[in-house]
Amino acid sequence: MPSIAIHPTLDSGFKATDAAFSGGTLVCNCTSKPVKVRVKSDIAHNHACGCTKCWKPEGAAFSVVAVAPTENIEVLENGDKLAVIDPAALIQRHACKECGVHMYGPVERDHAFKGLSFLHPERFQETGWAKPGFAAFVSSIIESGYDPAKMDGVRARLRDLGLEPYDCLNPVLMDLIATWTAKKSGALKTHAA
Ligand SMILES: N[C@@H](CCC(=O)N[C@@H](CSCO)C(=O)NCC(=O)O)C(=O)O
Ligand SMILES: [Zn+2]
Ligand SMILES: [Zn+2]
Repeated sequence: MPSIAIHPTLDSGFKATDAAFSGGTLVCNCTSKPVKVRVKSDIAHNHACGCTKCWKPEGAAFSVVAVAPTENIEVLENGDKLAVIDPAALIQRHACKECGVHMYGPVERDHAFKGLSFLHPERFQETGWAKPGFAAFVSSIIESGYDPAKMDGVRARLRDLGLEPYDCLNPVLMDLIATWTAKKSGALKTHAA
C-alpha cells in the first residue's frame, strides 16, 4: 500500500488498456436495482481530478473522470434513482440518490465542452478503458480537507504514476476552452485549432 492514496484503481497498479475498447455499461454501487448507463463509444481525456465536485470512491483523494459524447449515452435501468446534484453547475452530474455514485454529467450550456458528458470509467463493468493521462485540480484536494503540508508528496506520487499534476485542467483542454472563448468573443477570427 503506497503511503499516499490517490485512487484505488491507480494505487494498486493500473490494468492494461485495450486499444479496442469501445464503451460499455456504467453501474452504480447499489446491490439492489443498480442504475445502469450504456456508453456506446470510447472515452476521451481520462484524468484524475482533485476537485470537490467530482465523485470519489471511499478513501480516494482524487476522482477518475473522462468524457464521451452525450449522444452516445443512454440510461438503461433504474433511471428513476437519478437526480442532478447541482442544477446550476456546468456539469449536470446525474447521481444515484441511494448510493451517491455520479453516473454521467452532460454539459448542455454554451461552452467548449457542450455535447460531452463527464463519467467515471471505474464504474464500467467492463475493463480495458484508457488509463488517466494527467491530474487536474490538484490543489483543490485541500478544499476537501487534505493537509496542505502534504502537497509536495501528492504531486511527486502523481508524477510517479505518470500523471502530470495541474491545478486546473491540462494544456490541451485549457487551450481548447480558450480557443472556444476567443472565437466566441471574436478575438480569434481564423479557423485556428
Ligand atoms: N476548486 C473547485 C474546482 C471545481 C472545478 O472547477 N472543477 C472542474 C473540473 S471537474 C472534472 O475535470 C470543472 O470543470 N467543474 C465544472 C463543474 O463542476 O460543473 C472545487 O474543488 O470545487
Ligand atoms: Zn446506486
Ligand atoms: Zn472534478
